[in-house]
Amino acid sequence: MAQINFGGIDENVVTRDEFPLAKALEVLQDDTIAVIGYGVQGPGQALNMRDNGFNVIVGQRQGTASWDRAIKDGWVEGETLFSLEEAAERGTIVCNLLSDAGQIALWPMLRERLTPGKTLYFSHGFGITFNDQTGIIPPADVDVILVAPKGSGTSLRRLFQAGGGLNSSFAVFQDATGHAYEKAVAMGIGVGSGYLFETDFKKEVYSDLTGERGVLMGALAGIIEAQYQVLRQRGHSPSEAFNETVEELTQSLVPLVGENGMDWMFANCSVTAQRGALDWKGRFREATLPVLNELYDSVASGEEARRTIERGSTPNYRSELEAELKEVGDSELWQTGATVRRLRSKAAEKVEELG
Ligand SMILES: NC(=O)C1=CN([C@@H]2O[C@H](COP(=O)(O)OP(=O)(O)OC[C@H]3O[C@@H](n4cnc5c(N)ncnc54)[C@H](O)[C@@H]3O)[C@@H](O)[C@H]2O)C=CC1
Ligand SMILES: CC(=O)[C@](C)(O)C(=O)O
Ligand SMILES: [Mg+2]
Ligand SMILES: [Mg+2]
Repeated sequence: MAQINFGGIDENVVTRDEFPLAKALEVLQDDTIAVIGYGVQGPGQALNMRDNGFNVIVGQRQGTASWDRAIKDGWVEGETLFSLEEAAERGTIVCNLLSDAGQIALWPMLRERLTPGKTLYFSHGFGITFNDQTGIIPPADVDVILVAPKGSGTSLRRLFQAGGGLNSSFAVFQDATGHAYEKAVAMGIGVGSGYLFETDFKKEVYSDLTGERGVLMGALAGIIEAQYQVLRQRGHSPSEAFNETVEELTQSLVPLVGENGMDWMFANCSVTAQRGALDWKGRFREATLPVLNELYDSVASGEEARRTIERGSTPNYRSELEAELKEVGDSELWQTGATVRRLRSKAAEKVEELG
């Protein structure tokens, strides 16, 4: 484990150099890794581990779209693809990659199959941290570990296929065998992480729920809607409002932030833009601070978990979500986006044609 200094503060980080794949394979050579649930993280992690040479099986409900996807991805019924129950039975490392709400209903089944010495693996601190609401209390004689890729399972897979890795956090909640730590790191390497930074279950879930409700998804979507609305109400066309709110953000400026930081993105914009953005940044920070504090409180009090469980446990939770997402997709803003993207791909084809 390396101590790496982040902005002046030392943190424990595991890199692929110090814990190579060969070592991860050795640590888990006698294990059967059962990936339970084939939603978004399930495929990303299972396929990466399979390609990395681990002994992986998948558990999924039959007759679902995810089951069909698993077949398409090359998992073979009765060999590497099983019912949830059978996969949990066969796995020595049981990866609980059901939806966080779905994990509650399946917990009694899973718990029964967690015989002494097995490892229970999560990609979120949710079930364990909010165990007063989830009832997920593992037996004392199993290891309980976490590897949480910091991004979509889709990106985890794409980056892996491109030869890279997505950063993940990892944690040990319970070390029954004395090997939980090395298993967590080995799993982190196996699923295709870039570097692995150490945390605990509670910190992982508090920061993750805040991040996705905040800047990463909720705040991003909300602030985009607000600026688009202002521009439209002040007489700007849909394409102008969209380009100045989303297209330039995703195609030009955020990639520059990712490449070399905020100051680098600023430095590649006009002095006019830099002056204005530096002046307004503080206003936006102050305006959103109370909302973000309210959000963190709502995470820490368990309210966000309560709502996630309540809304995610109804029989029609998926169709309800889809209806809400469709409303977003059908809005003028995102319909404009669809048209702008079509123009973008035409432009990309043209560039290709020009060779
Ligand atoms: N989506 C992502 O990329 C990320 C997810 N995570 C975490 O990974 C875990 C899995 O998340 P996702 O892959 O998004 O899950 P998901 O929401 O796609 O669901 C995974 C699977 O659970 C099954 N499922 C849901 N409810 C069920 C029930 N009641 N009974 C049986 N099966 C049920 C679904 O059919 C699906 O195959 C969660 O803990 C999540 O917080 C962590 C990082 C990113
Ligand atoms: C992709 C990810 O890391 C999220 C946003 O936290 C999630 O999907 O839960
Ligand atoms: Mg996350
Ligand atoms: Mg999350």
